[in-house]
Amino acid sequence: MPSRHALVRRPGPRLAEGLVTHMDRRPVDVALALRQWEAYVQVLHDHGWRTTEVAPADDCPDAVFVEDTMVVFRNVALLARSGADSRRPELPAAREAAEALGCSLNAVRAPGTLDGGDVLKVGDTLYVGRGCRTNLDGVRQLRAAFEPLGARVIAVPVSRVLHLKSAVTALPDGTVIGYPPLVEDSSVFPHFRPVLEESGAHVVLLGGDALLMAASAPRTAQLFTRLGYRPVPVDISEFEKREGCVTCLSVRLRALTE
Ligand SMILES: NC(=O)NCCC[C@H](N)C(=O)O
Repeated sequence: MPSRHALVRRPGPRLAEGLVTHMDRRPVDVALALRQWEAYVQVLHDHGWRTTEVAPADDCPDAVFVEDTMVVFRNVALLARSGADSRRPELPAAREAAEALGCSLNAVRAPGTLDGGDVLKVGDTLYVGRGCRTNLDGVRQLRAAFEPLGARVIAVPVSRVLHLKSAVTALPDGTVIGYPPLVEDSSVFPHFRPVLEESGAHVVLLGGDALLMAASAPRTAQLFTRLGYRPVPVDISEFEKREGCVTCLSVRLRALTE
């Protein structure tokens, strides 16, 4: 049975200084962000997930976006090496947390760069965004780490958004969902369904038919309800202002032996 264990990292006091690339900088309410993060973690718990908190990295404004620190396939964690220098000090504590959970570790090395948010898993297929945070050598190292374990790695160009998973994620049946203006080439995905809102493209599979998604995508939530899913909306407005989405606030470990 798949495990339901997630790594999370609470937002730090410098969240407002977090990077923005494809949007204007708007003020962030750090106290509200903490409450939103707690509500997000509560939703995971309510759906049977255990969580481990990665030690805070309060000097790193973007540390809450813990998904970017690694890619986990089966029980192997590939520690990322962000294309953004300011995010690299987030790594050591994330590494310790993955190790403490019994993951086998590997790491992207220079000159490779890779952010976890660029890797979308659909079954044994890993789509990897080749964009501003993940370079060709990062893609090569992802392939070298996981193809021997049975993964198939497919590189996808990303230029309109920060990460591949800012543009697309996948429903439980493997259908890739995306907001068309932000998807460069939907033909790489065997099954693609357009959604109506940018943040509607981001789902965390909670198990069964439950989909954690941003409260900012109500029309897409209605679409998913019509498809037989159960959307669980969370308000992550303060993280969205720093280009975060529901996926990047956790690393889901579905193949741990517990
Ligand atoms: N996986 C993700 O979508 N991560 C969001 C990271 C946002 C952060 N402000 C950054 O630019 O790195």
